Amino acid sequence: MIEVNELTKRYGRRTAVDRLSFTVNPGVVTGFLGPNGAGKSTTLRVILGLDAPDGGGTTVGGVPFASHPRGLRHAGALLDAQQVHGGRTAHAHLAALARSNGLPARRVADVLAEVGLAEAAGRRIGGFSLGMKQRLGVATALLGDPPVLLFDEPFNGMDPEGVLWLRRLFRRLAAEGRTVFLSSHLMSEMESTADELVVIGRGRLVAAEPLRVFAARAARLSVVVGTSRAAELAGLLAAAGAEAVPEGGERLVVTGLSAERIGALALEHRFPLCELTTRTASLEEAFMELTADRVEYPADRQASAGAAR
Ligand SMILES: Nc1ncnc2c1ncn2[C@@H]1O[C@H](COP(=O)(O)OP(=O)(O)OP(=O)(O)O)[C@@H](O)[C@H]1O
Repeated sequence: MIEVNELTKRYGRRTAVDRLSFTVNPGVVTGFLGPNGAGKSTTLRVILGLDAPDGGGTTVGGVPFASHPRGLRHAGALLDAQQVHGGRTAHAHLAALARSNGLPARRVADVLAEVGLAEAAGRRIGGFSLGMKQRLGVATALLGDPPVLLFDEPFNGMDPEGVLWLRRLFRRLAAEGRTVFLSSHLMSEMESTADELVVIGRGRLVAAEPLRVFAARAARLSVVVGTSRAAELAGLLAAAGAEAVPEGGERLVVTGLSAERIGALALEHRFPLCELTTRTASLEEAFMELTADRVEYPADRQASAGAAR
């Protein structure tokens, strides 16, 4: 189990992680989601003892990871797949790690086969594609056969076949009873992978719950209404208690009233309708909405800052 308790981490005056608390349990895949700069990598680095917290703390299996005597046998991680010595072969890289962590040399061939790099074992890492480097990073994480695994943006640079392979691997690792924690800034990557979600924005916790609970909350319905008299209809619907937001010139996106009720109101007041569609928010939309005020560099703020210049 991974526990993060009131964790705070600052870089100069910037607070990267702000009194963050959550738990990651074994036996399930937990997704760690947040927009760019939310503090995911910082949190993972502190969990792994690579960065010291300014407040609070983290434990892996009940003890701070840095003081754990089992090292790679206790927790394996993929943080930055590019951070490898390009001049070494994949085999030499893993063999050196196995030696320094007191792991049996045969683990090297095992994990290379596991990640599909057996044939590339003798090639220099410098010539690897990003996807191959990610696979090597996964092999490194698996080297000590650890009960706890952390992956920072593991789908980066993966082709569709690689994404599918990774998904299956994560699910299998969790089914074996391990703790599997993976970060991403894309909900779509988590949809078919994670059981649990920890969502953060600007270093703070936004949600920690099963993905299906998050999905149920996301299923808030809106109704798309098409009419040539959009502004007038918006007024009527607002008076009836709905929120009607214009979308293009002749469409409204309405929340707070059912399609049936909107249709009845339009008929009663003789509004011509050319569309009346119920729309379910996608998980990606729900995630963006939930973290909208927690995005560090939102596109619209950038655009208006550019326009002001
Ligand atoms: N070594 C550092 N020095 C200064 N600031 C840092 C450092 N590392 C991270 N930060 C800042 O801390 C905040 C959180 O960054 P972090 O990399 O943890 O976010 P993230 O959620 O992993 O983002 P991304 O999805 O873009 O990787 C950002 O504002 C970042 O600029």
